[in-house]
Amino acid sequence: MITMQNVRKTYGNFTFEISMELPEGQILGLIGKNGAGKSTAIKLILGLCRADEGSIRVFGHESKELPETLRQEIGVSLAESGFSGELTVNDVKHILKKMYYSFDENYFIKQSENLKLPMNKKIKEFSTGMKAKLRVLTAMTHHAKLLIMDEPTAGLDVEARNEILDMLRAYIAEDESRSILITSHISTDLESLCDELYLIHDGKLILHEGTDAILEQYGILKVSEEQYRTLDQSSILKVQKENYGYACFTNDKKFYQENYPQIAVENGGIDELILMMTGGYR
Ligand SMILES: Nc1ncnc2c1ncn2[C@@H]1O[C@H](COP(=O)(O)OP(=O)(O)OP(=O)(O)O)[C@@H](O)[C@H]1O
Repeated sequence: MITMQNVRKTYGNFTFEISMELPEGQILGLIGKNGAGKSTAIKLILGLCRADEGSIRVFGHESKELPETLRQEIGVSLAESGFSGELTVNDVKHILKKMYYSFDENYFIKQSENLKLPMNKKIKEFSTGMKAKLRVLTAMTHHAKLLIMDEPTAGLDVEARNEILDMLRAYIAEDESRSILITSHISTDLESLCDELYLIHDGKLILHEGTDAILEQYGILKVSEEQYRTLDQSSILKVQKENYGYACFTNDKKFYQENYPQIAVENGGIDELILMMTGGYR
């Protein structure tokens, strides 16, 4: 669905340099701290900015030269975009009908009802959660093969986040050839949704891993100075000095649980992954 090969984009002293791939039928999460380059990746894929080097292909075509018929197969929800606050959901429905050949009016109306989005109220009178739901809905109602979602759940409470995540899950379940690229700051959203995660730091890819593998195999060893000196470090990715000794981030916690039963091993979630991989030293 999407291939980025040796892509480079420079803004002043920030350089984005990444290769990544989103295969058909997958949900891929882009994670990283503020300013890591997540939105830059999305803008490059959508052809909203131009790469200095490398190739970006969407549905097998250079992203800048994507034919209109294939553009119609993409649904986008960008954080800073949206419809004018003066419009109503009913107005948005008419706009989408003109924009997309495959706009599904019945689905739009039904989902608006499910999401409790009033058809005739101006968007400027919507809550943050209602606006976010509308943004996600407008990306989905032409049954695109590829959804690109930049922070769709940012600023929402748990209930609204779950509604959006459920919509995305249902969307994929309806047609297994569909794919989603999503960025989020909220790790629990990504843990429960994504097949694969790409961790970006300062414009560079520092980890690409399956979500299940992260949850099952990654962990943090808490070791004293003495334990650290004799520890087999072949599966340690990052080490951080702590007041008790060292926190060691591993991608093979089972190895350490079996061979060092005296060492405390904690599960490594995605938050720990981001913190350790972008903050620890080694
Ligand atoms: N149009 C632009 N002109 C100059 N610099 C830019 C531009 N767009 C992005 N940048 C820079 O690129 C870097 C990455 O920004 P980007 O928005 O991709 O990060 P992000 O990971 O999406 O961050 P956040 O989570 O805060 O949205 C930042 O240093 C930003 O200042």
